[in-house]
Amino acid sequence: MTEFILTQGFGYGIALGLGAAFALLMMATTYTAKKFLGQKQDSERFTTASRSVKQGLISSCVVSSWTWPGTLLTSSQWAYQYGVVGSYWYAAMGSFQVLLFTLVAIEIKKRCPGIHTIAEVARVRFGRGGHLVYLSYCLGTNVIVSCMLLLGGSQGFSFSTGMHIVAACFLLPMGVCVYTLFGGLQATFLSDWTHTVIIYVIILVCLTTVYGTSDLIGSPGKMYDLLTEIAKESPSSAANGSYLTFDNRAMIFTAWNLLMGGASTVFGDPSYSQKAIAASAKDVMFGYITGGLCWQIIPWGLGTCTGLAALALTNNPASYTYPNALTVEEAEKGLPLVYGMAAIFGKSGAAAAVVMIFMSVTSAMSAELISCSSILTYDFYRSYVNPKASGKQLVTASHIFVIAFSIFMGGLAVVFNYIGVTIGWILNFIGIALGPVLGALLGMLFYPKMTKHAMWFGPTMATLTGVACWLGSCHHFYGELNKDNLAGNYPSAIGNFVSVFTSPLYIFLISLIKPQSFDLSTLNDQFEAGDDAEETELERMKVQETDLDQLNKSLIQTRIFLIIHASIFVFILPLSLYGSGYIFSKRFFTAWVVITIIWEYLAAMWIIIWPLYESRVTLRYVIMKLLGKEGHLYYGAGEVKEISTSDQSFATPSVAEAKNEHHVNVITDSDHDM
Ligand SMILES: NC(N)=O
Repeated sequence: MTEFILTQGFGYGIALGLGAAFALLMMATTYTAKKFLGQKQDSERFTTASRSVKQGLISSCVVSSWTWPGTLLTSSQWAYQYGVVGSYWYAAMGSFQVLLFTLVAIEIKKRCPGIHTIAEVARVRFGRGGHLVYLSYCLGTNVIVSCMLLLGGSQGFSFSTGMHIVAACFLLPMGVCVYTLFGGLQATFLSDWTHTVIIYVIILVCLTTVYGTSDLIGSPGKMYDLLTEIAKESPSSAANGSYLTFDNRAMIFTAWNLLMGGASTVFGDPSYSQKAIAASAKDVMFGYITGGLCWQIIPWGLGTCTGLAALALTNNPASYTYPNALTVEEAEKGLPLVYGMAAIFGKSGAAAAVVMIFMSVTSAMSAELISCSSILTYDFYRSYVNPKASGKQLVTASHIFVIAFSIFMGGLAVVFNYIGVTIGWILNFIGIALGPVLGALLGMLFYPKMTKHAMWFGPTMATLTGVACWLGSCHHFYGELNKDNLAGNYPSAIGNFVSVFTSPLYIFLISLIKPQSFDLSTLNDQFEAGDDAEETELERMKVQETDLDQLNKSLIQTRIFLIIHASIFVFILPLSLYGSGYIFSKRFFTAWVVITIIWEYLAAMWIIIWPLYESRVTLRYVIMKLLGKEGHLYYGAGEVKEISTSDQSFATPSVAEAKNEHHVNVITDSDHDM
């Protein structure tokens, strides 16, 4: 019988106990917001969080929805297999994708802040046919990403605790489903923050212990010596066998596949545009950029401590597999994360790893649930079933879709588990099948000449071309088409490349036949609010003149930032280290570790503290109310102010007095921002 590092009871305890605890916490938060801030769960709030979310919370949501179980498991696995270069490439490629999305997020705020889902733009620009094509890509991405989350989460639980995989597939999304039902997008934002905080705290403890206080390693110098020693006994696949080098060709291909495959998981996944819709216009750029930078250090830092620790301690009795190294199968299951933490902290380390996996699967899953339910509500139900749906009916439909999607995904993840599909396989496949959505999205938002025929045929032809090249190149390189060969580096790289790059080409060529001349500045006029929307919610659906200048500046600043970021992290640093065949010296490795730790601390501080600071007035107000004390909130010159009734200058003013005499607005129900 297989031995597991943790007990089944622990697995069920976390999935059920922690799931229920979070569901209760989020329901209590939603209730508190309703009671003390007067927030009612209208259709706009459920789907868009009333378009008022500030930058700190946007950052933490970007981090949380991009932190999958695969992020944690694969970055550690790559660090274990390839050394320092593994977690670096994972982090650099993933962050580049999500940072690039900032351009789309700003364009959404500039052109169409009134949308509820990104697919609504396709309906307005290309009619029903184009809408259905785009919708298929969005839903396909939703389903495959959710499958990856549940596969990664259920396998992480099952391999570490022996928990039955079917139970894990259904129990993991259950708590998420409950709080998403009660709190909508706003509850997912708040839960994202708590989940992300827990993940950062665990990584910080781990990094500090591995490189500072552990008796087994305790310093970058000792880690360096252990990695050098182990490379002599079982060399890496790098040209020189070292784990302290970037000179690894296989890793470049793997990173390329991650970049191309992941393109659709950001650009096609409606949950990322959902955050842009929810963000206030002035906060969108900073929220996404800081989110991307804070995410980058998660796989980088985690791999650098857990993956390298599992490898360095191979010959130490503290290693769970001592005296053996992890088998290839164990490494591919992502176990270097759990075993690396177990080697450093004992069973509590393995337990912390499973808690992190739980946090990553549930927080990213909540974003998928709400975005899929929004797509089905607005792009299917309101568009084609009940165009006159009231706000109440929209909320009911959203609830039904949240429940249905959770059950469907649990079932699909079970099927994928049984046919033996892995996260890595799906990640390759998703880029080839759905990568063309990138061209479709960019064309729809930035290219006024794009036609409906281009939307019908451009992405679909790109998918077919990509799949044909993937299968053809697999046959060419391996002679036989099977599951393992199809996941090979070369066919995957070719399939991904063709899918992603032929899509804009087809779209451009088809549009040339009879170009549209769509006036993008009129796009926003086409979107309708639910009939239960409040005045401030309606106001936020419009493009504000004052925001336009800011958004145009943001676009330029983002382009400059992206060029600098990609130049440093995707090209100059890794490729010069690759090209030179440099093996890290002890000093260089020490500097590498110090930079990693500093970055991790800064990211954690930003994600933990900034959302609290931004919402300090509302939080203090709610706490005072909970304690039974008096408190009043006012808006003043764009800023929320807290004013006590004993403050004579504002003593119990009427709304009109407050507005006229003090130039402030008494806060109304929907004015309470997060
Ligand atoms: N979200 C990713 N690519 O780990």
